[in-house]
Amino acid sequence: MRNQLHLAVSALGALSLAFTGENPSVGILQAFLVIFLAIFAARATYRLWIYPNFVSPLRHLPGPKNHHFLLGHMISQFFSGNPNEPYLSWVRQWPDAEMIRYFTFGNAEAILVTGLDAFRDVLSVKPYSFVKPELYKRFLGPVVGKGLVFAEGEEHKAHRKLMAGPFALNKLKQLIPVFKEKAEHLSGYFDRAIEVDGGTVELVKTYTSITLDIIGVAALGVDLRNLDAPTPFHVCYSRTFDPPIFGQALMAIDIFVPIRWIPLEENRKYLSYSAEVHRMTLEIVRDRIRELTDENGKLVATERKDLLTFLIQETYEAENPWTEQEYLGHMLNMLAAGHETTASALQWATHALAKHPEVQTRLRSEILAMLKKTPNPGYTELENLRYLNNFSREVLRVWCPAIESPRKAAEDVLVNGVLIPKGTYILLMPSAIQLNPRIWGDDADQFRPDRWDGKIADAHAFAAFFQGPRQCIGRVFSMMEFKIILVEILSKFQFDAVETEEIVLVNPSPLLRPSGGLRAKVSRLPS
Ligand code: HEM
Repeated sequence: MRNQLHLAVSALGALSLAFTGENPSVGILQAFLVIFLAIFAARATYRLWIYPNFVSPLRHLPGPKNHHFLLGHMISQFFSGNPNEPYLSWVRQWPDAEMIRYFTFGNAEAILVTGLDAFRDVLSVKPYSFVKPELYKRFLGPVVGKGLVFAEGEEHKAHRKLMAGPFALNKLKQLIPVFKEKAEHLSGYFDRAIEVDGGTVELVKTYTSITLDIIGVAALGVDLRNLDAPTPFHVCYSRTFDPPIFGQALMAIDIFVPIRWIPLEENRKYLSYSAEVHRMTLEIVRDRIRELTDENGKLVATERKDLLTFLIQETYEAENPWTEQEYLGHMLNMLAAGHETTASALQWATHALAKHPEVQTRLRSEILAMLKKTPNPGYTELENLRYLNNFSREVLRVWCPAIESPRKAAEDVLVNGVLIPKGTYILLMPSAIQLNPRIWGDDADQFRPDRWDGKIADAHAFAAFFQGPRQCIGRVFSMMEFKIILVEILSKFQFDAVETEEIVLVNPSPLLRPSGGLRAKVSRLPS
């Protein structure tokens, strides 16, 4: 300790000598420092002021100016209380814009896509000129898995082609009995809630549990049965996705600065819960490969009908079996992308039914009329329910589950005629399209299922699942699941509103989620 102090004092002494000019190295050191500071100041001035205001090809785009010189507009986002804000306010402020320029972390320029032409360019015309940003992969990758969600370029194309098999309509139709059985299970749960609690049901927990149960059977072929009592799988899963408030703060910081290595109790829990989800899913993958193949690595016959089985069959039949880690990545994708999203849609759908009794009555009449003719409806009968189709799309338009998906320009690329420099951060938000008055009219904010009877301007105007080669591969799966559940519960139950306070949303959040849950009162319809 004494030696270290001595060293520190000597070093300080040498430094002070250098500054007082009594040491010959003073000139060099001073010159070095001055040059270093000058370069730093020049670079900072160029980056923070000259480039964005006088050089950037994006400088002519409209957008807010009131940003922090280092954090950009992140502060307004974190304190807005709504994960769609301040972006939706900007959409209203610049209604004619195709793209809005704002600033993000490090005062880097970012683009919010707000018009259909720009949205089409990014998603459908030049999808592979954009990649998912590294920080987004680092933040979500450990939980969501690589799979399709984080594959890029040629690898994405090849995997998407193989995944098309398991998600083909003829395969998905085989999952209808699973959806129906779980929908009936949900009815049983509502009946018990009526008996025990007078029918007040917390929708977030209920739908998250039932959709996790469905994806468990439909994707992994394993019945988790979380609705009755949370299983270890559910506990680990929800603790990684939905941590307590301190964990949420760490999650938000970790997007920009890696902090999971810091030895904090909350970090330790996050890492161990997500490792446990990986371990349990990998075990299922290993068992399934063993079950489906013989000692020569050839497929054997099976009665199983789930996405993992379909995927293993597809890849083996194409003589291109994947590694365990690749199957694992895709199954983690299914779990993450495939249950909270549909759960969110069901929560807001039930909320809409409770808040709009006239919509509920009309939808129920359509469903009961169909059930009278076809008590056990299949895919076609469900697709032919016109009002149910309108209702489903309107729920996903107004309360879109996915808040945002970022992209980074992988090269210099033209979007709607504007040069987007390589490396620019692009924010794709379904709500910036779906709640945009220029696209949907002055009543864009209103919930009005009948609007879907009119002509919709452009397929890209419905942005809940995106469009193009990276659009949601689970779209048909989730819509089937959503409709089967609604047909089941609307034919048996009445939903009434109990929420009187304004709903507070979790912010920031990858999904549209009410903070503190969302309740409705459920009662049995007279038979
Ligand atoms: C209401 C329910 C759902 C919504 C709103 C939704 C929304 C989306 C959106 C917006 C994307 C594009 C993300 C991007 O490109 O950055 C996406 C991709 C994806 N979704 Fe969904 N999703 C839903 C349900 C599902 C289900 C049920 C599954 C699986 C069973 C699923 C699996 C996936 C996968 C694997 C991708 C990545 C596709 C690719 O990059 O090629 N999703 N989803």
